[in-house]
Amino acid sequence: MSTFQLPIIDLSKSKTNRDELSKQIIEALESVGFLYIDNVEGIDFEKMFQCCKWFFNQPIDKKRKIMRNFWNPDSKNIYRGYFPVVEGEPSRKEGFEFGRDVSLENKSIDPENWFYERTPWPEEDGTFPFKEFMQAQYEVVHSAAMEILRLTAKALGVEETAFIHLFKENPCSTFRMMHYPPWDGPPPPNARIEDGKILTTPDHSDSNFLTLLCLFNYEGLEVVGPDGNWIPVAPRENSFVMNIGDLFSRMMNGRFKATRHRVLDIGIDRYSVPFFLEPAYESDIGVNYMSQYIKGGPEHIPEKYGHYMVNMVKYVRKYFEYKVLPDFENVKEKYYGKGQKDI
Ligand SMILES: O=C(O)CCC(=O)C(=O)O
Ligand SMILES: [Fe+2]
Repeated sequence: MSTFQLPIIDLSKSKTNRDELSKQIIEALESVGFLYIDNVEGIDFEKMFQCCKWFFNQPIDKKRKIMRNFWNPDSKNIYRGYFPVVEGEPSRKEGFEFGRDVSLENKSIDPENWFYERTPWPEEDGTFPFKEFMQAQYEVVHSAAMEILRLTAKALGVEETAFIHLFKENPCSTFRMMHYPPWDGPPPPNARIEDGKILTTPDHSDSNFLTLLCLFNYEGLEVVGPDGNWIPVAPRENSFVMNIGDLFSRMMNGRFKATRHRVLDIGIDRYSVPFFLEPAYESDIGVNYMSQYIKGGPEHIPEKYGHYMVNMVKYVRKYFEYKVLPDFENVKEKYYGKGQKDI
């Protein structure tokens, strides 16, 4: 088995060692595409772990109330909320997903655009502030991501705000709490096995812009290393694992790597919490940041993030969580007009 140490970025040095830190970040994004982010101010991994335990230990009736409409027709939520373990799916996990609630007064957002659906939160009895704490952590991780993107832009010699404007107004980012339960007994014959290892999340790259993943103390994550072999990612105390997704890689003309990764069954309950950074629905993601470096490089073909997602969900459908979303035709027609060509 290869041993490979992911690069480590100490975010507490962002004020004092800005130049050095920004160089370290782009070196990591150009090579392995995965790195550790230490010392995110305001993050409380221990409490987040308690939140995972609290949520996933709730009785199924409570979870059913906030389950997506696909699994519970009594629910109104189709995008945010709880999704159950689906036996026989290659991806074996239950999860709770939430976003930042947009203001109901915000007239620029159509109430029917379910990218901006308000999160249905689990009932609380007042003894454990689940919603309040997780919403606050969302803002902490969002701010850390913005700082990382300012540093990234700095190292490229472009305006520090080059990337962050995509997330300024109403980002669609998702915070996803996940629980991978072990099988009761040996895994069934249809479990996904690769290289003799049982998987709970198959080989994939993320589709979004950038991911900050909280691994707690769990092993199981493997990434494709620079030599093309799978390498295990050791959990690191008080640290996030960061990687970039297809979208950022595409906007950088492949200069930054959207590295493939997978999750192995570790035989015990496993929890993880990725924060998927996503632009606003209206943000133009057709910009190619490398155009300025490459002569005759890629043209700027404006494309809204929402449209990219619509196509990703409709045609790529990587994950069962997305496969169950209703047909996007209506959304597309509504936002882009009739006869819009798929990109
Ligand atoms: O649970 C993990 O360690 C990684 C999960 C993951 O890759 C994903 O949800 O995209
Ligand atoms: Fe992933």
